[in-house]
Amino acid sequence: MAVPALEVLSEKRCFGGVQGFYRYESSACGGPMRFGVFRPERSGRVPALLFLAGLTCTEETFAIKAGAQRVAAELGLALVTPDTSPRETGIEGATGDWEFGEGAGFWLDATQAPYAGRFGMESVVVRELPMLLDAHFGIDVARLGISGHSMGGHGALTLALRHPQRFRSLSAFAPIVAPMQVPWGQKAFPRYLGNDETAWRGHDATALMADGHGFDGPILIDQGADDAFLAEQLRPELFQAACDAANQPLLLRQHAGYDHSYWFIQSFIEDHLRHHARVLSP
Ligand SMILES: N[C@@H](CCC(=O)N[C@@H](CS)C(=O)NCC(=O)O)C(=O)O
Repeated sequence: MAVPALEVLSEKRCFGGVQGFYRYESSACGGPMRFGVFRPERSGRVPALLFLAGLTCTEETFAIKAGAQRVAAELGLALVTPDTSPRETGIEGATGDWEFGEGAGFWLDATQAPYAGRFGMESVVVRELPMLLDAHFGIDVARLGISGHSMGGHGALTLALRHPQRFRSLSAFAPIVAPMQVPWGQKAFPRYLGNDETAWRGHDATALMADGHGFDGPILIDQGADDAFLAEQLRPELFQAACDAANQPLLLRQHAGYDHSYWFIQSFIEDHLRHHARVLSP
């Protein structure tokens, strides 16, 4: 498959490297998709951490709010931030609800009309972005890690468990770990995947772990104990139990006083960058 052409939206010098935003024609999403890349100043190919953002976020949110570039520059780690869905799809029902549709692509390839063919975020992350990173950014796509926040934490966990050969390191902030069991997933999955719950299991980190899809390496999860979504939507204890049963190494840290925001992410991002760098550039 041909590598898509790249349109540069902006590029700015940052900690000796470049923070850029880009657009390309996505075949998985049947239209334009945007993403950000922080490329540290290093000679030769560099490893990259893909960071998947949460509901209502864009390719800019992590780049602007997480404060990750200084340490990524020090570690020689690129940062890649895809948008959370295609935009201006014109699909009825895909706008106007912050929990579903545009801004809420749930990091899967929709199989149901009218979303199939437009909401192909899994293919964006595992197929299209690696091609672009390899061809246009000097990134070593044999050394990719993945992380994310909330809906993006769900994406990081499920995509790493579904594609263990693609991602070598894994972490998450306040992830949705069991979408089949919580309102956010129960709203999105029937619309994107249909009513057959067996199709949902392949996109639920807790179910994947229970079904034998482990990760070859330790998983790091940070969770704010004062996160307003913790008890109803996130429920990390469900994933912890599945990991314990599967003998999957998981470090789940609960932090008193922290909520769901990027103030929380900003406080612990350095630990995640070092967790990934230990595997990606030892
Ligand atoms: N819009 C929602 C909140 C959505 C939300 O908290 N989104 C999280 C991801 S699930 C986020 O990171 N928002 C962007 C930000 O905090 O800058 C509300 O009003 O309750």
